[in-house]
Amino acid sequence: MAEQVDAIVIGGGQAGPFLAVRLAQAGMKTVIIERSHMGGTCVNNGCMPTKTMVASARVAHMARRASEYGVSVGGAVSVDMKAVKARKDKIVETSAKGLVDWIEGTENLELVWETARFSGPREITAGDRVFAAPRIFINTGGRPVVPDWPGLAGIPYLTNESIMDLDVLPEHLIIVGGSYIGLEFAQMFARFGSRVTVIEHGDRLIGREDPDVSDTIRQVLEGEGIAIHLNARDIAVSAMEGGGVKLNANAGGMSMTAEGSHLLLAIGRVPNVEALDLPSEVVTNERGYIKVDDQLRTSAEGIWAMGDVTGHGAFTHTSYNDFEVVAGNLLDNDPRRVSDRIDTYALFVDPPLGRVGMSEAEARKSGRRVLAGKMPMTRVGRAKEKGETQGFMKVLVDADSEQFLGAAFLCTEGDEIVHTILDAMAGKVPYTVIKRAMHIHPTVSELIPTMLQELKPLE
Ligand SMILES: Cc1cc2nc3c(=O)[nH]c(=O)nc-3n(C[C@H](O)[C@H](O)[C@H](O)COP(=O)(O)OP(=O)(O)OC[C@H]3O[C@@H](n4cnc5c(N)ncnc54)[C@H](O)[C@@H]3O)c2cc1C
Ligand SMILES: NC(=O)c1ccc[n+]([C@@H]2O[C@H](COP(=O)([O-])OP(=O)(O)OC[C@H]3O[C@@H](n4cnc5c(N)ncnc54)[C@H](O)[C@@H]3O)[C@@H](O)[C@H]2O)c1
Repeated sequence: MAEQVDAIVIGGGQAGPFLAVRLAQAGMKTVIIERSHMGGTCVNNGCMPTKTMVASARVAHMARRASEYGVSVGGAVSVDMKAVKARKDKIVETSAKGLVDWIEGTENLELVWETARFSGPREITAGDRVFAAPRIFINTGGRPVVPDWPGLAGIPYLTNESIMDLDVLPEHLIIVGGSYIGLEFAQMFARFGSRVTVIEHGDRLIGREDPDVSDTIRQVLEGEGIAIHLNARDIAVSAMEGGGVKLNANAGGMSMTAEGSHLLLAIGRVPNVEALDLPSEVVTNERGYIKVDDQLRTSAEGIWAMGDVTGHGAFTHTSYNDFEVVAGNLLDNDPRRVSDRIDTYALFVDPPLGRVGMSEAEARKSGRRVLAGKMPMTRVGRAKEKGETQGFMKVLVDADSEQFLGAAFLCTEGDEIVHTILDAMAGKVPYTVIKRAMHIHPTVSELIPTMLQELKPLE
């Protein structure tokens, strides 16, 4: 006999736990089912551990640059990977435990550690328990793509999950994929002291961004000694005698070989849907993502999906916003929509890239009359004072409505500064208001009004 409850949440990612607590607090008997680690990718092998390790890597980098600032650190800088991992593990474990404690301390809410699957249209089996509910919420996230390259099955390789267990410094880390995951790990491990090679299929790094962004990031990474191969095809891998991995490919029409101690796959992600045994009423697209409407309802009555498994967003803040959209509609009489949100994200290389709204390519394609402003960091006093003049700031404005269309801040503190434009866009504040605002001296943001005074039509 199925245990009858009011709501079932499948997956403890960045939407499920928060929704489960809200549903339980609203008086609904709720079950949340998680198969491995509470907090999902973000907490356990995504944002939080990577940004913790990025912080360690930046300290090593700045220590090596110490003499540029007139500071002596005495001797060569070295990195203790066991200590880096221990620091990361502590932060991750505290966060995951905090979530578990919060859930377990919430009345009306039960946490079940199992893999969940549909055993009926409104029925979920989790181990030896069966639950039935009129409302089911799927928050099962995604996992790394593992390709079928010749030789891969026979060799050890790393993903963003298994690299979290590494407590030694790779002598030479080969990374396939030059986008968000690949580039953050590339710079991090180069700064830890590894030799790093990035192999990317596209004709530039992080191909969703404008070419000036890709090119500047490439210059930064190459400047730190990272080897980059673009236009890679026909990858094949094999184990080397005595350990390590040999990778052969065609890169830009030339055959190439890289011999590394470790291989990291960072070529994209796929949704976790197979284990769910989804009922036929829940429609997925050709890539397996669960189709949802603007309020995150699936095609089946009483079943919602949130986070990466929907294919909308693929960031922690989009998954959390999905929770807010569902909670708003179900519990708060607030008709929030996914389409209300403005696209925004950051790439946490150093200097970081903060992005909001349209890229320059998208703005051109939109057919609007566009005004653009761009400022190299070599013109920004605060960047000079900090010794961090790599990168630029770029804004795009609709010439007719005077509304911001988008921005890219590839600069020191770019991941924070971008919120100036994001919040102006959220408030529908015309650029002319920000142009006249007095900003604090000396900050990077103080140059935003100056940049807005120098806008030119996009040619
Ligand atoms: C290396 C890396 C770095 C990242 N850095 C950032 C960043 O800096 N900023 C950012 O915004 N985003 C970042 N992301 C993306 C971010 O981690 C994800 O977008 C976010 O975690 C999505 O959360 P989610 O709620 O969809 O699901 P997930 O966090 O993926 O969680 C899904 C959960 O469901 C569980 N589950 C799956 N199937 C079942 C089942 N059948 N039964 C029970 N449980 C199940 C899983 O065990 C998992 O715990 C990063 C991702 C990676 C890989
Ligand atoms: N800072 C952040 O917010 C952050 C950080 C990491 C990850 N993420 C999330 O994780 C998602 C996945 O990131 P990702 O970098 O794995 O995927 P991605 O889809 O962004 O990029 C994959 C890259 O691998 C390349 N590629 C694909 N097949 C290849 C092949 N056979 N050989 C060589 N290159 C190949 C692609 O051209 C692309 O550049 C992102 O979309 C993002 O949402 C976010």
